[in-house]
Amino acid sequence: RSVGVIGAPFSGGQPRAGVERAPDLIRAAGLLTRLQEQGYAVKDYGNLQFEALLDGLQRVRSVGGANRKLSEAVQEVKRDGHTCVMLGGDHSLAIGSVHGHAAAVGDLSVLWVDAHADINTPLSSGTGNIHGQPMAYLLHELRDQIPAQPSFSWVQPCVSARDVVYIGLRDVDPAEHYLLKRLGVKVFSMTEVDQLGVARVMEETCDYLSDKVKKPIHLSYDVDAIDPSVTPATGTPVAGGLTYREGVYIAEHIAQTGLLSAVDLVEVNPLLCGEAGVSSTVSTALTLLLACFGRLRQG
Ligand SMILES: N[C@](CCCC[B-](O)(O)O)(CCN1CCCCC1)C(=O)O
Ligand SMILES: [Mn+2]
Ligand SMILES: [Mn+2]
Repeated sequence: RSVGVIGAPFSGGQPRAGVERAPDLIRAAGLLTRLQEQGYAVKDYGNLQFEALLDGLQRVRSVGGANRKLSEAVQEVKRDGHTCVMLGGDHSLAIGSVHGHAAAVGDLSVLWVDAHADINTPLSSGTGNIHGQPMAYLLHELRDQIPAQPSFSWVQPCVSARDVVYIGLRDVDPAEHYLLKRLGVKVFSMTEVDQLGVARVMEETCDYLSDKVKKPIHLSYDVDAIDPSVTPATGTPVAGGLTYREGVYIAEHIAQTGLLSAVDLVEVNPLLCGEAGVSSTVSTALTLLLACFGRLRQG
């Protein structure tokens, strides 16, 4: 039972500065010590050093370069035998995190917990922000929808649509909805969370993911999946999110599968609200991560 922590202080997938500060804030909240107290050997691989962000049309080059570095770092953590924790940074970092994880372990399942589907292609995105596109780069089924871009030639799609489950969706763009339907991706939007309850959602998620062969799980947790009343310090807040308890339950349930192989915790931005909101967001992020590694509310 060992964990490797990578800090990825990168904001280039979206326009709001501040998200690059989150790795050190989450460490300062006690992540490493608390994981050790939970019985894990913990190795901190430190923060990746990224080049200065390029602007405008060159931005894609920054995102490609950052994710290439991240992919190599995640591969190293997995080769060293740890469960990988990637502290973002914005969600474009899932490109490198999932790519590197798959390069190390082969076929994997992806559980994407998020208010958003993050499956816009470069051509369907209304904003051009790459934090809304990572899933499109990762899916085999969308490889012909991704035009060649500078610093992205290293990215090979590595996930099959049937191995993806979404939980928490409540702000999905029309093009994204079309792609999710066409690819038949398993989605538990907030409607399903309301209808079924989080326990049934997790039961169905785990049945669905282990229906064929049990694969290592990559959990990509966007803090904006949680309701903004709990986690306001984030770039694209959307009302009607997961409660603190639902968010923790999801992590507790994934922990008990014993299949968690890598987790991303992204989109915490401390510059977007006051001190109380930052503190609530960071402590919730910490609690979600500790729940991923076996912390139970029952003690
Ligand atoms: N789908 C959006 C939001 C992406 C959020 C990224 B995440 O999940 O990592 O935080 C655009 C959202 N949409 C834009 C038009 C107005 C309504 C919201 C996009 O920019 O692609
Ligand atoms: Mn989101
Ligand atoms: Mn996201």
